[in-house]
Amino acid sequence: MPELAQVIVDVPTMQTNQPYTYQIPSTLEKQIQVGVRVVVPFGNGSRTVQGFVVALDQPTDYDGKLKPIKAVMDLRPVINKELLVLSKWLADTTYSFWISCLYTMLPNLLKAKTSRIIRIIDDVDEQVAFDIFHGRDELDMATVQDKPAIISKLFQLQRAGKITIDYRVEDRARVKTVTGIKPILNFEQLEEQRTSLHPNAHAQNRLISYLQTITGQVVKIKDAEHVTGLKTGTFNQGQKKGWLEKVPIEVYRNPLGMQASLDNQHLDSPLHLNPEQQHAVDEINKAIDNHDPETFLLQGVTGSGKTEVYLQTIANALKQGKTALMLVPEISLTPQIVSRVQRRFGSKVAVLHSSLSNGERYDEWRRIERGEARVVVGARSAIFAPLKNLGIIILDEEHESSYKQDEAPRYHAREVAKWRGKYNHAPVVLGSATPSLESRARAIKKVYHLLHLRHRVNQQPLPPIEIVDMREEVKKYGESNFSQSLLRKLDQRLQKREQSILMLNRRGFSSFMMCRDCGAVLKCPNCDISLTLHMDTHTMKCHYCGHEEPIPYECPNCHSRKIRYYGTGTEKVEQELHQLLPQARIIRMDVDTTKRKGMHAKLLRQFGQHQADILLGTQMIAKGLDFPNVTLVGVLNADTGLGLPDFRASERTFDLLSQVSGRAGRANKQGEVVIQTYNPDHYAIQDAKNHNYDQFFNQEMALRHQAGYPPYYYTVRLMASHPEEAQAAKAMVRIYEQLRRGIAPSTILLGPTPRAIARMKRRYYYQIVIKYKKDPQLHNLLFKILHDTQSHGYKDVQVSIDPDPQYFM
Ligand SMILES: Nc1ncnc2c1ncn2[C@@H]1O[C@H](COP(=O)(O)OP(=O)(O)OP(=O)(O)O)[C@@H](O)[C@H]1O
Ligand SMILES: [Zn+2]
Ligand SMILES: [Zn+2]
Repeated sequence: MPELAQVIVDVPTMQTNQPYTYQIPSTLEKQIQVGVRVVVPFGNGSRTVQGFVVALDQPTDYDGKLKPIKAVMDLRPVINKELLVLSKWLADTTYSFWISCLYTMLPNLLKAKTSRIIRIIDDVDEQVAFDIFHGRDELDMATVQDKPAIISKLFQLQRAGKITIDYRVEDRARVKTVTGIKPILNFEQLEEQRTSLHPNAHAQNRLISYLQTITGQVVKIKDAEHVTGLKTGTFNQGQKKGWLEKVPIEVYRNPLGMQASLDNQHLDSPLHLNPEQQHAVDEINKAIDNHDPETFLLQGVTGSGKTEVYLQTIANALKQGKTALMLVPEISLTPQIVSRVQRRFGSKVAVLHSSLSNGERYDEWRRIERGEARVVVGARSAIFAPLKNLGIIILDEEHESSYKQDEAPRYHAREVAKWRGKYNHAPVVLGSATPSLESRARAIKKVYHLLHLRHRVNQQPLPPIEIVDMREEVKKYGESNFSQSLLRKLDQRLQKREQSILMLNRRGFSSFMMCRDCGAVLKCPNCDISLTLHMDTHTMKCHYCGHEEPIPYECPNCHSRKIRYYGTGTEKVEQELHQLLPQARIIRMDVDTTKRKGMHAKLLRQFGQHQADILLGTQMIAKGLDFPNVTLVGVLNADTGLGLPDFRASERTFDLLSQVSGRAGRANKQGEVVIQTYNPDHYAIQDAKNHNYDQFFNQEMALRHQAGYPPYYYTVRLMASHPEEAQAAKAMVRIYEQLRRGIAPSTILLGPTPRAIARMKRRYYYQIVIKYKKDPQLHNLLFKILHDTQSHGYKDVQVSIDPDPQYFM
C-alpha cells in the first residue's frame, strides 16, 4: 500500500506550482489513486484546499513532518493518465499553473467551492451569539461579507481567541436523479395484499397488477404514471402500505432533449463520394488503420464536402473500436453541423458547447468518460474530452483564431490536438477553405500531408463576386448601408422567391455615442474603450468588462443635449432595410437576438423553412451554414477589420470574405456575391473576389517575411498590468532589461509599449513582443521572469505570457 501521495494543490502561484507530498492515512489508503481529487491541509493554520493526486510513493526531499490527506472526493479518477501527462505539458508550454491546466480540462462542477466557516471555540457573550450567530456555533463568512460592522466584530473576536476561521472545501458535482419506484413484495405477496382491499379500491387494485409486472425492476415514477394512468397519490398509498419503495434513479440532463429519440431514429447513410473526397478519405483512413499520428491539411473550397470526409473517417475510426473528436469553432457550432453528426452516429455523440449549463456539461463529460459517447463534437475546450483510445481528431475551420484561448492557460487547440494525436497514435485532420498561413506553410514543407478538394460538390463554379466601391456610392447617392447594386439584387431574389444572407462585420460595430457640441465619446470607466449602444436593454455596454449604464440624455462632459449615435449596428441596418424593402421578411441574428438558449437553432430553422427572405447577421452567419435556397450573399462593410493594428488583419479579412461568399449557390441554383468596401483595391479583397487563395498566400507570405512576422518568426507576448500606469510601465522596463540580457542575439524585442487597449478592468497594460527563430534559452528565461515578478519589488504587478498570440492588440 502506498504511503505517500504527490498532490497539486489549488493555490495558483508560481511558488506552489509543483506537487506537495502528503502522507496517506491508513483509513484512506484503498481510496487514494492517481487522478482523484483530495482535500488537504495547506500552510499554517486550519486552511484546507482541494488538490489532485498526481503520483504515489515518490521519494520526497522534504524532511519536516508530512501532513496527512484529509479526505478523498472521488471514487474513481477524474483525470486519466493521458490527461495528466497532457496537463503537465500544457502548463509548461503555456507558462501557466499546473492547477489551472487541470481545471481547464475538467467540467466546472469539479472545481471546488471553498467556503470560510467561522466557528465559536470559546465563550462569547450572549448578545453576540444571538445577533451574529443566531444561536448556532457556526457561520458562513459569505453571508456577512457585505456587513462591515459584523466583520470588524468578528476580527475582534478572532484576536481574542474566541472564534476560528476554517476553510472548507465543498464538492459541487452533483448527479441529477429522478424518483423511481421498486416493488418490495413479490408476485404472490402482492396477490395476497389484493385480497384485503376494499372492493371499490379500483386504483389500488390496478397498482397491484402493475407492480406484479415489474417485480425486480426499478421504473421512473413518471413512466409508471404514464403507463398506468394512475395518479401520484396512488403510488404514495402503495408506498405507505409497504408494496413499493421510492428510489433515486441517476439520469443525464439532456442538452438537446433528443438523446432518447436518437436511439430509435434511423440513421443517415454515408453519401457516395466524388473522386477528390474518396482520395482524402482513403489517405486518412490509411493513417487511422496504421496508427500513424500524421497531420493532414484538408484544404477544400467552400461547399466541397469536407464534412462528409470527416464523417466517413470518423465512421472508420469507430469501426476499428476507437473514438473520435471533432472540433468546430463555437461560432459555427451550429445546429446544422451538430445534427449532421448526430444523424450519422446517433446516441454515440456527445456535444459540448458553451451554452450548456454546468450540470449538462458535467453529464456529457460523464457519458464520455464512461465510454457511452464515442464521438465528441465541441468547441475549443472539447479538445480535453476524456475519450479513451482516440482514432482521429478533426479541427474544422482550423484557421479560426477562437481555437486559441485568450486567457490563461493560453493554449491553442491545434497544438493540443497534435499532442493527443501523437499520444494515441492517431491522425489529426485540419480542415479549411482558407488555411492559416502557418498550416499551409507547413504543408508546403511536407510537415503536414496536404489533401485538396478543388471543386464544389454540386459541380458549380464558386459564385462570382462583385466589388462595390462605397466611396463612389456615397458621392452619388448619399449615406446608406446599401449600394444600388446590392438593393437591386436583393429585390431580384424576392421576385424569384430565393433567399439572401447579409453580413455586417462585427456586432454593434462602433455604435458609440458622441456629443456634437464638444466631441466627447462615452467611454467605459474601467477600460480604455467606448461603450456600445444596445437598444434591446436600452443601455450602453462595455464589451470588455461588462460595465453597463443607462443611455444618457445629455453629454456627461458639457451637458449639451445634442448627442448622437454613430456607426452601424445590426439593428440600425435592419431598420434601414425595412424602409428600403418593406415587403422583405428579415431575420436578424447577432449576439443580442441569440442570447437566449435555443434561439440560435430556432432562427436558423425558421430561415431554413423559408419563413424569411433575408438573414441579416454578424460574423456568426459566415461559417458552416448550408442552405440550398440561398443564392445571394452581401457583405455590407468588408473593410472594418482591415484598419486594426494587427498583423493578421488582412488574413482575417480574406478568410471572412471567402467563408461568407461560400454560403451562396451551394445546391443546384447559381449564386452570386456583392462585397461593399471603402478599400476596393486592397489585395485581401481583390484575392477574395477572385477566389484566389494561392495568390493571397504568396503575397501575404512575402509581407510577413519582410516584416519578420509568423510563420517566419515565432512570437511571444509579455504583458504587465497595474492599477497605476507608471507602475505598469516601470515593471515592464525592468522585465525588458532582464530579457535583453538573456535572449539570443538573433531574437528581437518590440516595446515596451502600452497595449492598443491600454486600460482594461481598471488596470493599465504594457506589453513586449518577442520575435525569435531559435532561442533555446528563452523558455527558461520566461519562467524565471514569471518567478521573479511574483516577488519583491513587483507589488500588485500582474505578468502574463502569451505564446503565439493571435492578436497584438
Ligand atoms: N459526395 C457527395 N455527394 C452528394 N452531396 C454531397 C457529397 N458530399 C457533400 N455533399 C453535400 O454538399 C453540401 C456541402 O458539403 P459540406 O457542407 O460538407 O461542405 P464544406 O466543404 O464543409 O463547406 P464549407 O467549408 O463551406 O462549410 C452538403 O449539403 C453535403 O450534404
Ligand atoms: Zn458635450
Ligand atoms: Zn469596461
